[in-house]
Amino acid sequence: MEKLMSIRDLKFVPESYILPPDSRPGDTKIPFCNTIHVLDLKDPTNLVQQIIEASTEFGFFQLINHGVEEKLLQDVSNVAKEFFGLPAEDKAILFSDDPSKSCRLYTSIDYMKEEVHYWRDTLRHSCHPLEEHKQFWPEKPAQYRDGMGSYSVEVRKLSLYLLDLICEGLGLEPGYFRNETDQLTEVQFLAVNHYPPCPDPSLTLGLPKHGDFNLLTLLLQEMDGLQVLKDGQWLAVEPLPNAFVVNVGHALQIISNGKLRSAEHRVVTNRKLARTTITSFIAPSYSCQIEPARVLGPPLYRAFTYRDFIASYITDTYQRNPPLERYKLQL
Ligand SMILES: O=C(O)CCC(=O)C(=O)O
Ligand SMILES: [Fe+2]
Repeated sequence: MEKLMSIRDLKFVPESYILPPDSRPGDTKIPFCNTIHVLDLKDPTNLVQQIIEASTEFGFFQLINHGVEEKLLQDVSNVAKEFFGLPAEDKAILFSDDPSKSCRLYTSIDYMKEEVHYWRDTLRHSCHPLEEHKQFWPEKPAQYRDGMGSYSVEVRKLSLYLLDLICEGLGLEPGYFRNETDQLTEVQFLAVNHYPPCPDPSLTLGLPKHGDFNLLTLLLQEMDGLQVLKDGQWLAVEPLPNAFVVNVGHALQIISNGKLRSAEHRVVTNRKLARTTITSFIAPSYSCQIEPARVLGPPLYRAFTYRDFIASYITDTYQRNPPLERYKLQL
């Protein structure tokens, strides 16, 4: 608990947060990338094609006019910031080292096991179905449960709509991602991330280079810090007012038989300002079988259960192995 960044207010970078030289972001300023597609959900012209193009090329796109009310976005951003501003004793109630908890506050990624720590705290909780999980969410700030509850429902609806468009664009049978029996989208969780100001952003990261292991991720950000890796170059994702940053996860890369890209990304820290983001992850249930859609040609990956994938993802990440490599088939 005493390791939470949001209660420490560090004026220097402790040794255990300094990355090895080859993973440090350094001092080079990375400009905003103006080629990451900004898609307007109200403009149906070539929308499906554009989503597929963006997801193939970058694995990332931004979404505007998505139908989630601006007021709700502002309310949840505020409540997220208020949560991290609460006194330590309020946060202590939710702090836990046990990753199986439905709702928990923790710092970095796996503080006890990792060699270097990351400059972030996260409140992570399951969301779907809402009534099963909401009772475990923070009681403070008072608006947290209702605000995040409405937000998670809206973001889930939007994510499933995007998956329908992706389904159409890939030429899969309608409802491929909604088929209740194969549980591809059964799980949703939110991560509320807080990256406090860091005295030397050149030495640290808020999150290291990683790909998301789920199906589809929607991120709400008000401030810069997110960078995407493309062709060996880091590209900075510009915060656009009230937009969502959408990215393809590993499970969707596999289902699309490698057509859509689960791009690696990272978070850099800021010297002066704290950054708070809200990420919604749509994911399969643990028992769900993940495999390339049959209509997408000879499979490039073998089938596996999502539970096995999460276990191997964690091992591979610690050993710095690309997590999809072991599932590739030799053609
Ligand atoms: O906070 C961000 O900008 C990105 C968070 C992220 O990549 C994640 O939670 O997987
Ligand atoms: Fe991520």
